[in-house]
Amino acid sequence: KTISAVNSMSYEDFISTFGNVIEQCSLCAAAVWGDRPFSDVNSLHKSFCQFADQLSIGGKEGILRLLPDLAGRLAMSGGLSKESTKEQQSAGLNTLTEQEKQNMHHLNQQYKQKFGFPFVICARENKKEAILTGLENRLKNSGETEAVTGVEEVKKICRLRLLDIVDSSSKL
Ligand SMILES: NC(=O)NC1=NC(=O)NC1=O
Repeated sequence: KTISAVNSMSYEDFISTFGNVIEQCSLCAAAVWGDRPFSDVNSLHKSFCQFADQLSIGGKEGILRLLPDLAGRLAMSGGLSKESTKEQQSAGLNTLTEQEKQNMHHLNQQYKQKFGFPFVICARENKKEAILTGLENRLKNSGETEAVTGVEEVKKICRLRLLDIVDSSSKL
């Protein structure tokens, strides 16, 4: 879509188009619609980032809780959104060995136990080795650090999902 097509969308169309650029957070899209007109995809992304940034830590944790685990039960059962399915496949998470699956599951459980929200990383920017290393390293961080770090990853996921929808060359 061109950015001018985006700018002339009703909020219903905008929400149905962008409601999952932040996983299961159609509220973000519903709020961002009010910032139109957007000059290009970067300013649209900036609005999503600003919405996420102004959330309390609790709100940031809420966004993270809506993301599915990497190589989790939902992924194994084919229950992911189409976006998450594509992203997790691109990181090679659908070709894990039994040992890697066990390891990932154990670390994900430990992470959730400690922080109360899942480990989140932009899967399209990382292969499975980097994901496992990130999970091991970030487990040592504080809850506040991880809430912020996780949202930074959500912003990266959001940008790539926006680029799948909006022509990056189109400008107002
Ligand atoms: N827990 C996660 O990080 N999940 C995900 N990251 C992505 O890039 N796609 C996901 O589903």
